[in-house]
Amino acid sequence: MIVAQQLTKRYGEKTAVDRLDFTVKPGTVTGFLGPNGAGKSTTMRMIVGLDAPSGGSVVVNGRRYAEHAAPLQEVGALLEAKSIHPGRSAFNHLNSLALTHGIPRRRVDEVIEMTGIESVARRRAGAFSLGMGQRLGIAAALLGDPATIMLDEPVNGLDPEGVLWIRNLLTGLAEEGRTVFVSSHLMSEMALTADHLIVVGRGRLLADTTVKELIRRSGGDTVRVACADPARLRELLAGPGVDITGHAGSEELEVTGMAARSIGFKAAEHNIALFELSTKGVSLEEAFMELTRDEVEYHGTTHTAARTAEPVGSAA
Ligand SMILES: Nc1ncnc2c1ncn2[C@@H]1O[C@H](COP(=O)(O)OP(=O)(O)OP(=O)(O)O)[C@@H](O)[C@H]1O
Repeated sequence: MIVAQQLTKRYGEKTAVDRLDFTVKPGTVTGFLGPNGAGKSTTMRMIVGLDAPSGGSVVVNGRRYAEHAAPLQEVGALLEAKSIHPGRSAFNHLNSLALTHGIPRRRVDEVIEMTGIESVARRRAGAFSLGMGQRLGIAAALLGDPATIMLDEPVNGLDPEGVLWIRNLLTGLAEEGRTVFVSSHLMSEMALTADHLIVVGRGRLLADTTVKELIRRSGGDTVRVACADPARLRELLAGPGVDITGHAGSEELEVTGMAARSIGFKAAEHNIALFELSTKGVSLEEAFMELTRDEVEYHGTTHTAARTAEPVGSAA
């Protein structure tokens, strides 16, 4: 379990992490989302004591990382995949970590097998592809068989097979009752892997909720209905928690707070012919964009030509 209370990090004038309160619980995969520069890596670095908070605190299983007698066996982290001596083999890297942390040699073989790097384990890590480097970083994170696993962008550089492998690994670790905290910019992947989400923007907490709830709040449970008697159906569906919009003279209604199935039954019960009954699909990506729209620090444009260039087709 990871608990942050009023966690704050300032770099000079810049507040990278701004009074964050959140809890990452065991037994589920918690996604850590936010636009570039939102403060995710800084938060993760503070969790494992690589950065000191300017204010507030963060503890893992009740203690600050440095206060644990065997931190590697408490929290396994992948922060910077390539922070490995380039001349050292993957095996030697893991073995030296194991030796200095009292971890048995057989665990090194186990994590090499778990992460699928057997065939390259004796090669120097400097020659590893991005994906292999990620796998080695994950092997190191799992080495101490920790109850808490924290991975910063683990799918970065992985091929589709690797992405699927990570998804199964993370959900498997959570099913074993571990605390799994993972950042990613790949929303479609997060939607498949994470149950819970912590979303930050400009260092502040924007949401601490489930994937389902975040999508629902973005209108993901809106049902569009077109029927023969919208005024009557509106009366029939009205109730606590149900929100209905529609224009006078239109056959269409938009209903939130009631499942399409219940709406269909209600209409059938009162012999109202339906022409359309569809649930509006909102992806996690759309929900995330809506939530963080005002919090994006680095905006891009889609202009590709230099602004001073002559309009296409103009005479030279
Ligand atoms: N050592 C540092 N010195 C000064 N500013 C820093 C330092 N580390 C991070 N920052 C700033 O703090 C803010 C948060 O950065 P951080 O890397 O934690 O964001 P992030 O959410 O991980 O971003 P990304 O998704 O791009 O990895 C950024 O504005 C960044 O420029």
